[in-house]
Amino acid sequence: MDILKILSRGTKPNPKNQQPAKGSAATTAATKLLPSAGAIPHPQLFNDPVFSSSSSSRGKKRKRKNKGADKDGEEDGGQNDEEEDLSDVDFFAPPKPKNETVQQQHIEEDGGQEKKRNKKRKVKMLDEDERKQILRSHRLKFTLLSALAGPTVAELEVEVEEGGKKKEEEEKRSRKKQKKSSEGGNKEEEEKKKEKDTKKSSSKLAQLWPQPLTAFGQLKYDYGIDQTLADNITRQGFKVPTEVQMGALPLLLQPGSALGDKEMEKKGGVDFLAVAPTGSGKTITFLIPAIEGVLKARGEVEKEGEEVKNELRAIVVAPTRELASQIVNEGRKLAIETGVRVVLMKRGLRLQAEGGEEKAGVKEDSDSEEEEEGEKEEEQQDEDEEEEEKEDSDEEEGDAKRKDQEKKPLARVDILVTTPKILLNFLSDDGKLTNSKKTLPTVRSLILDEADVLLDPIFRKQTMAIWKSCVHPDVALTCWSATMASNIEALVTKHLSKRAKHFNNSRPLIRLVVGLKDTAVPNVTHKLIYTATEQGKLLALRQLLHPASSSDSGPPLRPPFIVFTQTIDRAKALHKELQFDIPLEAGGSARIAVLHSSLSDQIRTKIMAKFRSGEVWVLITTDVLARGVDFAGVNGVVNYDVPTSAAGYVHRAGRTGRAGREGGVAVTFYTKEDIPFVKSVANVIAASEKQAGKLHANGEETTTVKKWLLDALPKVAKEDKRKLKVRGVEARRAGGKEASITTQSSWERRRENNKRQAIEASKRRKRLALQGERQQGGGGGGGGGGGGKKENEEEWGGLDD
Ligand SMILES: Nc1ncnc2c1ncn2[C@@H]1O[C@H](COP(=O)(O)OP(=O)(O)OP(=O)(O)O)[C@@H](O)[C@H]1O
Repeated sequence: MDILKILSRGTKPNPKNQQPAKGSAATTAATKLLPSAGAIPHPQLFNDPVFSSSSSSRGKKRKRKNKGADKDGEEDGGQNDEEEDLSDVDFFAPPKPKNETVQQQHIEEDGGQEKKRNKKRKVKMLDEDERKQILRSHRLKFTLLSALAGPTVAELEVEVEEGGKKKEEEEKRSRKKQKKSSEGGNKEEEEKKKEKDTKKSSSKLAQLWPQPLTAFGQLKYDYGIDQTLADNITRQGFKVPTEVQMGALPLLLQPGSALGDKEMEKKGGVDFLAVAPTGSGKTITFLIPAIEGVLKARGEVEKEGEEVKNELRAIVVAPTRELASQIVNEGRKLAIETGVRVVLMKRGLRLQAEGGEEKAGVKEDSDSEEEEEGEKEEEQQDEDEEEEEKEDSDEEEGDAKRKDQEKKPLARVDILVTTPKILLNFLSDDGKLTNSKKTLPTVRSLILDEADVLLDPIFRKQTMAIWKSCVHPDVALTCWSATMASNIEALVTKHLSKRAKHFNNSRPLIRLVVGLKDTAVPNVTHKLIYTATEQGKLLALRQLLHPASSSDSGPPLRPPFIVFTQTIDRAKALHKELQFDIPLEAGGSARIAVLHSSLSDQIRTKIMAKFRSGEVWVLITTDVLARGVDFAGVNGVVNYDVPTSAAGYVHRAGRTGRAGREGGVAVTFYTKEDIPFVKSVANVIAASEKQAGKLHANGEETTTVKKWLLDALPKVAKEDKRKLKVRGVEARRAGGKEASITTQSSWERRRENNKRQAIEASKRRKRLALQGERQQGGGGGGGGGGGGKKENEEEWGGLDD
């Protein structure tokens, strides 16, 4: 069904913009390009031609290993290297002939027999020049933020930040000193000190060139991951790893091998920050090492001849329920038949914890209960889920209820996925941060998805409390997002250094940035539309819904798409306004839905399912769906209200163009109220288009934000940025002049409201009269006074509605 054609029906066709007939070559070509076409895309965003720095600077051609690698796959130490021109070589075609040989050889060795755990092979390190070329071509930049010892980056940043002022003062002082000491002894000493300091700083913030993953097959053959896990990855149908997967997987699975540094393995891995575009597959990038970590630990237990049990080893924290459930789904797909349990945190779920009232006795309970309960626990969990759905508020539980809870069996969990608050409720009994009693001693990996928002003041205390509850000295932290402000990086490094001091056990903190930091995904078309007023926005959105009447240029926005508003009230109002805009023959109001945080979990889940299945075409929502949620076939997003930060724009726009899909459109409306704030968004669009322009160097370069517009828009003051992030555009908040969304005049609205209230009052009167009749056995209609009282109550009730 061509949705666009149905939506355009009934509008006067504009010959210029008329859509091509269904099935015509143009339609097919246009729809083929859209994310909703369902084609499996090539997920890599960057693949620049890069030449070896050594070959260009030293006039040498890049050296490449001899294709005839020996049978054991051992390095030949570069002895048989041959020189060749690599200008047209695709380094990333998966897998390279050399690897193919190795893979084939392994398949033969296996004799087609499935092994539970692949034999760990020595990872074949590419030479540095080759690694650099691959990483540069895919725009992967690794930085060592804090080394095994010495100052943390937070300290270094202070040095750098303060450097400007301090440097001046120091220079003044040293000049004075120089004047005073004619011998110059001091000068020499100071210069030496300066040189030492600079060396120290630059060495701590060194760029790294770890081994990249060029094909998923390497996970099995080079990194020896579990056979079933490897099969589950293959089953997903992914052909090539995305950039973040190329960069992060080797480092998280075998940091020592990836970095060619055995010390790293001894230190128990790395702490890791990944900043990679939206839709670039970060979820499986953190789930694969988490699942592999569980399986590896089980392998060790088996070796010791002990019984293998589920043990909470990894926690994934995500800011919204929708995202958390999505991560659980992804995790379960990867964990099929591995025995690893990926579980969504629910109220009433009892985890392995220490401290509080449960103390260490929990573990003893767990052993015996687990044996007895076996599969029953799974059913219990399902019941808990149902119970939780019935409850409609997050209020404190009573003492009796809590005691009941403690009698419950421990949940069998290996990887827990949670929102911050619900886990904190478990850890502290009452959700209060000051009362965080329990700890989670078995956890070895804390994964923060959308880390910048989890460490933002909104969630910071909750996230920190969770981190604090992970008391094992080897807990590794990994942070993931498409955006990461430098203050968040500084916060992470500061707390890691505190923990390192506390546990006397520090690991290196490595940051990976894919592409240009804090920009929107390069394969999305951006449109910034000035609508002047709120009324203008409604008109513009209707034009997008019925594009045949649009005179707009550029690719049309075809459903399914998401519309973002600033507040829940505005989302509801917009939904009400638009619900009859889709013709009945196309499904009518069922095609438009609204989703926000004040709806129950059940309703939210239903709406998500309908949008995913294509039943709903237009989903109106707030920022609750701005981050992480993956709707592969979404053709576009509309920022009905301007996002409240640059990062907000990056994430909202990133709901389309997932996994390299082309044809996604991000439309942003702005009115005169937004002009003071829109520059941040315009800057992101300009930077993203610049990045995309470089990407398609020989294609058409179209820019949404012209230079004159960027120059004309006022710069947003720091304080205004902060306010906007917290409160949004003030005029659009509840009660604000511009808060309502409607095309009706105030007279029409009043009339409609009165009419609605009269109908409701009449219904209530009938209901009460019926009840009265039943109670009095049909006798007596009630006196005037009684009726009056009832009417008063009804009136009050009506207002309350
Ligand atoms: N190598 C791959 N090839 C093709 N598709 C992939 C690959 N890896 C992941 N995907 C798919 O890409 C989509 C986006 O992945 P994911 O949700 O993990 O992105 P993300 O980077 O977490 O995005 P966001 O920043 O918005 O949270 C998913 O549908 C996932 O199945």
